[in-house]
Amino acid sequence: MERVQSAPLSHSTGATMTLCARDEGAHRCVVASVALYWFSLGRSVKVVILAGTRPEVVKLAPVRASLISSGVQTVWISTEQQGSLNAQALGAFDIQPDLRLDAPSPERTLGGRFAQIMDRLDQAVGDISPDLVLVQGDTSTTAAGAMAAFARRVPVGHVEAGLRTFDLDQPFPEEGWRRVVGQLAELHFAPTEAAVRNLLRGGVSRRRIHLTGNTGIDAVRLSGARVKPAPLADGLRRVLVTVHRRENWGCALEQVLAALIQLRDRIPDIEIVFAAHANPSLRGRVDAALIGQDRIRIVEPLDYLGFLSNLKSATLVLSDSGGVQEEGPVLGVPVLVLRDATERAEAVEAGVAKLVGTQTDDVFSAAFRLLTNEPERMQMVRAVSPFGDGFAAGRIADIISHWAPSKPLGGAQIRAAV
Ligand SMILES: CC(=O)N[C@H]1[C@@H](OP(=O)(O)OP(=O)(O)OC[C@H]2O[C@@H](n3ccc(=O)[nH]c3=O)[C@H](O)[C@@H]2O)O[C@H](CO)[C@@H](O)[C@@H]1O
Repeated sequence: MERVQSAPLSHSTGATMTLCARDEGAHRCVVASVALYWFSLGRSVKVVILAGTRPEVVKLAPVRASLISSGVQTVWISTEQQGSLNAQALGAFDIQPDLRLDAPSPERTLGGRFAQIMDRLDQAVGDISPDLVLVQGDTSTTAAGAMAAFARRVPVGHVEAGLRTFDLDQPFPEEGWRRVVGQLAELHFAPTEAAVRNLLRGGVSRRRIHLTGNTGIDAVRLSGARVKPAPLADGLRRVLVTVHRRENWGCALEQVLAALIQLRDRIPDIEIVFAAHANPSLRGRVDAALIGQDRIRIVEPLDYLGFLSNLKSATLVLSDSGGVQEEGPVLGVPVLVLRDATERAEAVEAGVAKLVGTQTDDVFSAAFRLLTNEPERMQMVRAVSPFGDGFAAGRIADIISHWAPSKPLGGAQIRAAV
């Protein structure tokens, strides 16, 4: 009998299996299909869930819950890419990461921070030896995680796959990061038909793409009854605002802030609530322009439920956030998108969001129209959910729990010689 190879299948069980091939005259025995056998024994898949920013936590929390319900072993790794916002979101979903990596240094460049995250993830993925690394969206954590897993020959699952503007500058660096992950992932969980088409257009094989819906809608659905509309100040209508995208950090932010002041001046029954981002490059400019302004309130980054409460009671939301473009429609709040391009065109096509850019006049006139013409605003007040039905996480967990990897389990090098 020729001994071919013995290899550890998983660090989680420490089990080993020997593959053998016999070639003794008429007797030939081949023992193969290791993965199939292993799964038939009921071994569960071990999945690393990777998150480091607020939106990743919001969108992966429902996936984690569904995976655990499906009997999948999960290991949550936090890269701490966004220290305080990440912690706030983890608290909202009562998640304690299984592993917290050292935060990337704030004084490093984008590339330097990326390299730090990737280096730490390389180590972690090597130590944990998962069957799958699950990443979400398009942050530095997402792309560094996918690259670290790929380099370790561990399959990657991409939640919210296929979003594209087809403009590498919008948003920067996210459009680049998600394209990279689109090339490396084995499982692509696309939120919408448009995302499926984008992946196909990018050369991804149809059999690797799964249309699931966006898990951010699951997070809203699961928060359901706990989200009460936040009370309005003195009966004033609320205009909620968030701005944080890198391409809006400079002049664009100043333009938007000027539009907010004009709106406040021209419309006496509104209060503008600016939900600040933790990023210090933004905060100084926002404070300088808005502190002390009547009927304009800057609030610290809100916890997830607090933010949804404010959104639910808003008459209008102005935002450059990806998540807010998804949450506004499902809560029936019109969204003015403070960007020149969006990868979430579904809401614009459904007539519940408008792309207005960041020029003062454009932002002012779009918001002014909706705030002074109620029939026009009401046309945008339809609680529709072009991004999913709120049951995406269950679909993703179902696919993963029945998935047979095409690559070796746990990154182990197993070759069946016959
Ligand atoms: C334009 C873009 O590229 N956006 C990407 C960015 O997220 P995105 O632009 O959505 O990031 P944000 O920081 O705006 O996070 C949005 C989330 O934070 C919540 N919130 C917001 C304000 C607040 O004070 N408190 C609070 O909890 C919102 O309810 C929402 O769930 O990374 C996400 C995760 O990979 C991707 O899905 C998005 O595509």
